[in-house]
Amino acid sequence: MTELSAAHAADPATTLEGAHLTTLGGPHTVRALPAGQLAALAQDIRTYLIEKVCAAGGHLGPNLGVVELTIALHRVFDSPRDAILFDTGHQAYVHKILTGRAAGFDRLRQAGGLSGYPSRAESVHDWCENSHASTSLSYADGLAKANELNGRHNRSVVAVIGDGAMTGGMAWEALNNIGASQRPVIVVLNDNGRSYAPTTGALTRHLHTLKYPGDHSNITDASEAPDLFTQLGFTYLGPVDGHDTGALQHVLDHARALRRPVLVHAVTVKGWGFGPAEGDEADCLHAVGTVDAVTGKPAPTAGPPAASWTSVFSQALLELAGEREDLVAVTASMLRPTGLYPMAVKYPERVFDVGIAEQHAVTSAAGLALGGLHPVVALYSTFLTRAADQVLMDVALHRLPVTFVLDRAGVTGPDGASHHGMWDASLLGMVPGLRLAVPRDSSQLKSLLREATAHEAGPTAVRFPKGTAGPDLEAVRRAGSVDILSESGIRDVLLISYGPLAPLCLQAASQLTEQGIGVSVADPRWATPVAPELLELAARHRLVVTVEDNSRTGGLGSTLAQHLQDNAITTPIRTLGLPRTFLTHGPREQLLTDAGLSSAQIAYTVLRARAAKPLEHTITDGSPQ
Ligand SMILES: Cc1ncc(C[n+]2csc(CCOP(=O)(O)OP(=O)(O)O)c2C)c(N)n1
Ligand SMILES: CC(=O)[C@@H](O)[C@H](O)COP(=O)(O)O
Ligand SMILES: [Mg+2]
Repeated sequence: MTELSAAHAADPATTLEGAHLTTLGGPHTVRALPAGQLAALAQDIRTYLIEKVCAAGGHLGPNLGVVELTIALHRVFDSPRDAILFDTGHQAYVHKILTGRAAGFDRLRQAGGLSGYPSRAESVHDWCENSHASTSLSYADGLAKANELNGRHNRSVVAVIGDGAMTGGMAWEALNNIGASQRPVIVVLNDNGRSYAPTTGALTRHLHTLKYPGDHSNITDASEAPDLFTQLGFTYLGPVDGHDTGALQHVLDHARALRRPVLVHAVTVKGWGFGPAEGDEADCLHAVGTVDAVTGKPAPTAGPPAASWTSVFSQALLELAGEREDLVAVTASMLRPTGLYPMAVKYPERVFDVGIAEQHAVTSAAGLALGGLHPVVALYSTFLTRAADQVLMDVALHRLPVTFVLDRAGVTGPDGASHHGMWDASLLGMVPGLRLAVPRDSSQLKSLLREATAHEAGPTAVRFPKGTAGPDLEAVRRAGSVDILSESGIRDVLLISYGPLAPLCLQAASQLTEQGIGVSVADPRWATPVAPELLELAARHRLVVTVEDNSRTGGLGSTLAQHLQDNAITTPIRTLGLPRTFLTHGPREQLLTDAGLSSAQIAYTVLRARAAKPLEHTITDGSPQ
């Protein structure tokens, strides 16, 4: 341990000459450092990352893998004059430390704290905030064109993309354009051999054929054997040791000078420098909650951990797969996060991981259905929107029996704006022939998944949030497919709860009942198509209020409102849901409350609606009153 790191052991923020990572002035400080101090800087950053991310939670493995790479990038390129883009953005913590934001890591991904992704509100050094993978090369292509048109001829555009993100189709669309354009874009492929799990496929096999050219001094020569990238118009430089700052600088300097498309192939280790991450077979501690900074493990819980929605789905699917040989599953590089792992272990030939390629996943599932199988496509809700056309035209237009299982639907929390699953119900509500189920608890998830996979006349979808499913909520009776969770003899107010917000609606109902207002709570279970029994219930009440963990705009409530109108049901309706805005990062419960989705605010909406006087419909002829 250097004397510097010894100081670090005392105070993890202590670094060079007593300076603190928290007082690093910015990239110019990094560029001014003597080369001999870079190893110590890397070590200090690594120690700091382990301490802070284990305490706050976040993306530990990916960021430990890019410490030297990010230092080299900021020593060679002059950010923000040169643009350094991070694909997916989950590996930008070192970039944030080197651009003056180390102090923010105590509140990483917390309300009002540092975002877990690049954020233009935080820094001029941050360019793209979207945490959806495979976009950086397209941004880079556009930025390079803008530099050319604006006469900014000596600027560099650098995109850092992981080998996982490189399996996404957009990346190849961009490579095709950049290679043809011969504009000076530098693609840094951060090849750690993994997405969550080890990356597979032809690209991975190709990357493994590219061998180290001995020392790095001659690496600046384009590789002799024309390879995939050179044939696309790039100069390929690599592979280079992604933990050797000097070698990286040497190659990046050369890439910068070439002023043409270059692909630098950096080979790194995900979780480098932290044993529990390097050795984690599952995903190298890709994303952690609060964990021990020595073992990398979460604190032991008193009893068995509460069942997560994902684990309930995982078990239910495994049972269904045991009953039906035609059931297959598709994931876009998220086998474990979406709960498909147990099925992949038991029925490996029936689970397909297509890489970070949601568009391909959906249309490949359509092919599986054309072939007589019933595919379950398991995605995070936020990534479904990338495959909107495929859902609509490749699946629904053909009325194919594909079941979409959308985890992390609704407000997710710490991952912020591009991870909240708040548009899927608006999107799917428009898809002709698609049936959308919104389970309120574990028991409903199991039964609705069974119903969805039994439906062969067209596509189905089941959505549920991040986190643990609450206790099962018994219905007092069922009307058609609609569960009545509580019923008042006075047909005054009908609260319609879509999915996991049922407990909030029941609490609101009891608050209102104490005030002598008759409130019934209904759970449609199947949000679309709208059940006739739900329309009948609405017709028999004086006010309907819908509550959903999805955007209000085009959401389930507005779909119901349209059906009331179409059926000449004049019961007033209020729709509660998420606002038409990008929600920041923070705790799920807090963000729901901020959006007006709490029992008190639901009750308040009812009281206000009941007190509202009908507007006097005075038609004026426009003359001044
Ligand atoms: C479109 C999309 N699908 C899925 C994800 C979920 N996801 C986040 S990071 C990740 C793995 C990325 O692997 P890689 O690009 O190799 O980066 P690494 O974590 O290895 O540094 C995935 C699948 C995402 N962010 N975007
Ligand atoms: C960057 C990315 O898309 C994933 O790593 C995501 O952050 C994981 O989210 P969960 O932690 O909810 O699985
Ligand atoms: Mg990777």
